[in-house]
Amino acid sequence: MVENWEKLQVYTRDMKLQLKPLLLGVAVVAITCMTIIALILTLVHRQSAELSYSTQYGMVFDAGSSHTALFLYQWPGNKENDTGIVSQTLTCDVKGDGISSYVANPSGAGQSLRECLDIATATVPASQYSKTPVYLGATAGMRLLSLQNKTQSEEILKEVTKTMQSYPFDFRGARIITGMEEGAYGWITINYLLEGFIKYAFDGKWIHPKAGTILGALDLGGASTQISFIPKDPVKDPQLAFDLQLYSYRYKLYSHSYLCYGKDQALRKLQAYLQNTSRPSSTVDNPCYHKGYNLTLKLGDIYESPCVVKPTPYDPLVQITFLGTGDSALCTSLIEKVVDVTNCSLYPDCGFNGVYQPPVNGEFFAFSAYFYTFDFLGLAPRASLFHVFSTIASYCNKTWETLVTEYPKVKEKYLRDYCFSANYIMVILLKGYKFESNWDKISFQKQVADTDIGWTLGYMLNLTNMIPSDRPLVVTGVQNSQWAAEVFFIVFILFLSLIILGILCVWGPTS
Ligand SMILES: Nc1ncnc2c1ncn2[C@@H]1O[C@H](COP(=O)(O)OP(=O)(O)O)[C@@H](O)[C@H]1O
Ligand SMILES: [Ca+2]
Repeated sequence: MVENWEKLQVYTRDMKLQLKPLLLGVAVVAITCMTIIALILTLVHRQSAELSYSTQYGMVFDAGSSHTALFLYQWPGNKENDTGIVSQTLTCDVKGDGISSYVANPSGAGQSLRECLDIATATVPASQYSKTPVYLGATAGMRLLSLQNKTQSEEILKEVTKTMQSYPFDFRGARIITGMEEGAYGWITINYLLEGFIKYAFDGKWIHPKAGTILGALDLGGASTQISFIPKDPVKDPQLAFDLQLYSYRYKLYSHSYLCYGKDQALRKLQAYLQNTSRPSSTVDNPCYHKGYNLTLKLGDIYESPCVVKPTPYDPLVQITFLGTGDSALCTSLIEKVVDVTNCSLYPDCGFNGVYQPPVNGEFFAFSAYFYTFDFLGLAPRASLFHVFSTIASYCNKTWETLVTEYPKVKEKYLRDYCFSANYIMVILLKGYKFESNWDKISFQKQVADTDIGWTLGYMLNLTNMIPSDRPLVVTGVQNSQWAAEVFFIVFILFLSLIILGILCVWGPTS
C-alpha cells in the first residue's frame, strides 16, 4: 500500500514537472492570442463603426427674386444631434435670373437648375445619393408672382420639381416659403453656426451658453427684407411671434418680413414716386443715380409689380428717362418718402409702415445685400456712423465715368445701385428699425465658419430634425452595443488568464 502510495506521489510529481511548462506555455500563448484577437476585434469594431458614420449630405436651392443658388451641406453620419457639425461643402450659382422671371418659359426654370444639380451629382458619393435630401425654397420673387398670377407660379414650381425629381437624390419638395420662415431660418442659421443654442464642452457635456450670446438676424433681399431677434419683453403681436424649442430651451422670437421692401422693389417704389411727381414730363432727376448716368425705362418696367400702384392713365410702353444727380442727402429724403417711418399708430413700438416691432435687443448680423453693399463700400464688418455717412456721400458723388474706370469688373447694375442701396440701408436700419443708439451692435457679415449666412441651412436643419427640441445625448466614438461587446471580451480574457494562473499557483512550486 505504502509502496503504491509513494509510486503515485512520484508519478504525480513527474506529471506536474512535465505539465507545468506546458500549462505555463498554454497560459502565455492564450493570453497573447486573446490579447491580439481583442485588439483586432477592437480595431475591426472601430473601423466598421467609422464606416457606418460615413459623411452625409443635404442640399437646398435658395430661389431668390434675383437669382437662384444651390447650397450643399455635409455632416458626419449618425451624429445629426450634435451642433456646429454641419458644414458647407459647395455653393453653385444658377445662371440667369430668379425662377420667377420664367413666366413665359416655365420649363426653362427647371432646366436652369441642371448645371448645379450635375455638379452636386459629381460631388456627393454615389452610395449617398438616395440618402441625400434636396429642397427648393422660393422667396419673395415667387411670393409676388403668386399674388399676381397663382397659376404661373404653380407652373414654375411644377417644372423645377420635375427637374429635381429626375436626379437620384431624395427630393423633399419645392415650395414658396413664408416671410416669417425666411426670417426665422436665417436667425437659426446664424445662432447654430455660432453655437449659441448649445455648446459641446471639454468635459464631454452639452452646455447651454450664457444668455446674451444669441444674435439677431437682418436679411436684405431684392424683393423682401427680414428682421428677427429675441426682444427683452414678450412679443405683443402673436402674428409676429415665433415660438421655438431647441435643445430643451424655449425662444420667443420676433420675426417680420417686409414684402416689397427688398432693395430692388424699394427702388421701383422710388422710381414710381419720381415718375408720378414729374408727370407729364418724360425726364426726371434721380439723386440716387450718379452724375452722368442716365437710364431710360418703359413704364411697364416700373409698374408691373404688385409693390407699386399703377398711375392713371397708364401705358406700359411709354418711356421715362432718369437723370442721375448723385446727391446722397436728397436720395435719403426721397427714400423716406417711400418708406413710411412715421406711421406707428397701432403700437408705441414699431418698425416701419406701421408694423409692430419691439425695441431692438442684443447684437445683430446683417447679411445678404446688407453685406454686399457695405463690403463693396469698405464698411464691413463695422464702421462708425460718421465714416459710413461720409463714405456713402462721397461714393454717390462720384461721376459715372469715374466709377466705370475705377471698377471695370463690377457689374453695371450693382455699380449703379450701391448708392441707392446704401442710403436705403441707412434709412431702414436707423429710422425704420431704430438702431440709432445701437449702431455698434450691427455687424455686416457673409459667413460664419466658412458657411454662408442665409435661411437655407436653418431650413434644412429644421426639416431634417437636426435640431431636436430636447437635449442631445452624449455621442461616443462608437455605438454603445459595440462598446459593450468589446469591454465584455476584454474582461473575459483577463478572467480566463487569471483562472489559468490561479491553477498554476495552486499546484505550487514542485522542484
Ligand atoms: N455682389 C452683389 N453686389 C450687390 N448686390 C448683390 C450682389 N449679389 C446679390 N446682390 C443683390 O442681393 C439681393 C438678393 O436678393 P434675393 O435673395 O435674390 O431676393 P429675395 O431674398 O428678396 O427673394 C438682390 O437685390 C441682388 O441684386
Ligand atoms: Ca434672399
